[in-house]
Parts: sequence; C-alpha cells; structure tokens
Amino acid sequence: MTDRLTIRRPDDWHLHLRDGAMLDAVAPYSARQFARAIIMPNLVPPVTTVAAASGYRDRIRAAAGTGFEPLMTCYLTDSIDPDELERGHREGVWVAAKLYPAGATTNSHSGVTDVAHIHRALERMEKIGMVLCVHGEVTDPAIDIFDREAVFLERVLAPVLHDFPGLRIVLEHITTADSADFVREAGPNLAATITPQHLHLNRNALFDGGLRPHAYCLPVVKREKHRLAVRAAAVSGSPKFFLGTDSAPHLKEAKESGCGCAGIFNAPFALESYLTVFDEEAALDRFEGFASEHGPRFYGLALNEERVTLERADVEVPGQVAAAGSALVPFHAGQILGWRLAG
Ligand SMILES: NC(=O)N[C@@H](CC(=O)O)C(=O)O
Ligand SMILES: [Zn+2]
Ligand SMILES: [Zn+2]
Repeated sequence: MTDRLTIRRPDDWHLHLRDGAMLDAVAPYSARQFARAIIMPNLVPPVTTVAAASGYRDRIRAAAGTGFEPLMTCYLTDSIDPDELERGHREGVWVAAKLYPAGATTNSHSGVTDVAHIHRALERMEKIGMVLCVHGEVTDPAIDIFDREAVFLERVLAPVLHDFPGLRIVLEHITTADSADFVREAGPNLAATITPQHLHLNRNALFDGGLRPHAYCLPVVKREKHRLAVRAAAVSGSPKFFLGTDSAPHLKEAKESGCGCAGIFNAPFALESYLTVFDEEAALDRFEGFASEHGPRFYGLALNEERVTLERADVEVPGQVAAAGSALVPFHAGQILGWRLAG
C-alpha cells in the first residue's frame, strides 16, 4: 500500500476567491495547496475590463501571499469588446475568458444571452490562442435542471466547436456521463475540469435525512451513474480531464436559507478530497497527471517544478471556519479524510 505520494505542486483550474474580507479569508486555503489558479470573474460587478482584472489580481496576490499565481479570466458579456480581450491577453493579464449563460449560476445575470452576440469575441480568441472557459448549462426554464448540462452540449457547445474549430475550450465542472463522453470524443481542443464534490456526491446527498444546502452547487449533483462516469473520466489518465475545484464560498447564513446560494466551499481540503477518490479507485499513479500536468499542458503553460508530498493520515475537517465576520462550512465538514498534505 502506498502511504506517501510526492508530485509536482498542483494547480486549480477553476476557483472563486470573491473579494474584500472574503478574499482575505479564503485565498490562503488555496495558496497552501496550489501554485496557480484560474480565477473566476463573477464578482459584482463582473470583471470585464483589463484594469479591473489587473487590480483584482493585485488584491489576490496580497491576500494569498508569495508562491501563488492568480491566472485571470475575463467575464464575457453580450457587449464584450474583442479589442479589450486581445489587449488583456497580450499584456499577460488574461489567460482565458469565461462564458456564463445569463442566469445560469451565481452572479451570471450580466452573462451572455445568446452566443451569437459573442461571435466576434470567440473569433478573436480563436485567432490569438486565448482559452474559453464555459459554464455548460442552458437556462431554458422548460428544461429540467438535471438535464441542463446535457442539453447545453447539443444546443450550444457542439455549434461553437463547429464554428470555431481552432478555439481551445474548457467545459467546467462536468457532472454527467454525457459530458465525459462528449469531451472524450471531441478533438484535442476540448477539455474539462472536475470538482471534488462531483466525484463524491450524487443527488441523494441533497436530501440525506433532510434538505442539505451544503451539498448544493451548480451544476447540481446528478444520479449515481453520472458520478461514476465522472470518476472514471478523472482517473482515466486522459489529458482532457483535470483538476478544477470550483471552490465557491458563500457565508453559512447565505447557504442555510429559504433560498440558499449555489456553491460549495471545498478549498480547505481540496487535494485531500481528490486524493481520497484516486485512492478508492486504485489510481494513485494517475493523480499527478490530473492535478499537476494535464491542466498546464492544455493551457500551454509550464509545469510547476516544486514538489509536494501527501501522506496517508486521518484529517478531521472542521464543522466551520471563520470568514468575513461570519463562517463558512467547508466541504466534508465533520468528516475524516484519509490523506494529509505534508508539505
Ligand atoms: N458552482 C456554483 O455553484 N457556484 C459558483 C458559480 C459557478 O461556478 O457556476 C459561485 O460563484 O458561487
Ligand atoms: Zn459554473
Ligand atoms: Zn465556478
């Protein structure tokens, strides 16, 4: 039995850090584990200009300390200016741009109402080699919430792949067998990130003895067969699948509410959580690829040279942690995980 694993320091290819006091509270958790992270731009107001992204990057660097590099993204809107996108990319501020279908998730009301509105932006991104990150759910209220990701593949993603064959796209936080298959069968310019919660939870977790707001995120967790398919993709060794926590902090009172916010705060023990899954799947030898190699290769960035060691040990996840004058409930609160990041 392997009890220690030393790998290149991982990166998080999908992370929400928020701003202000929340940023100060949560950034150190990610910096403890990851060298870099793709920072989601769904602030209020969203990060749509180079100036806003550059200022936000400074605040993240201050909150996270040295040794952590935030990789910024532009929030795409119907009126996004392709020249602004290109300038931010050329100046090294933006690594990618993020497509939120308007109304699909937290702070997505300024998102894209129809992909036709951003065709010029996508054309430019394809030309300059800027990655497109996608929240892959349709917003059509006639579509059942559990089907919104699968319908997005056919209605939106397939046409975008067809129209922009050179555009590199990351389908974020995949939750279904449909997405795992779609990504696997597409060309090398399509990849996907996978969160810890979609590896651990199926939709029963939402109703386990009562309504469970801390298991609620978007895309919502799915049936067991989908969880198993997403797990298989994660541990498959395919370079198309990589780590993206989607850690999305919302204060305890905003989660435990009559209309609870979508998002799971998994940053404190993300690596330990993922590694538990790879261990259960007898795929410890595939962990480094998923956590530290596939992401940078897809984005065209250097691999991290620093190493971290994880060791088999019981780690108790606290019921909550202090943040921004209140508290956050971490993923796995109150549970014991079998791995620890030793340093
Ligand atoms: N995943 C979530 O449930 N929430 C994210 C937004 C997102 O990634 O869709 C958030 O910003 O809170
Ligand atoms: Zn999302
Ligand atoms: Zn997210």
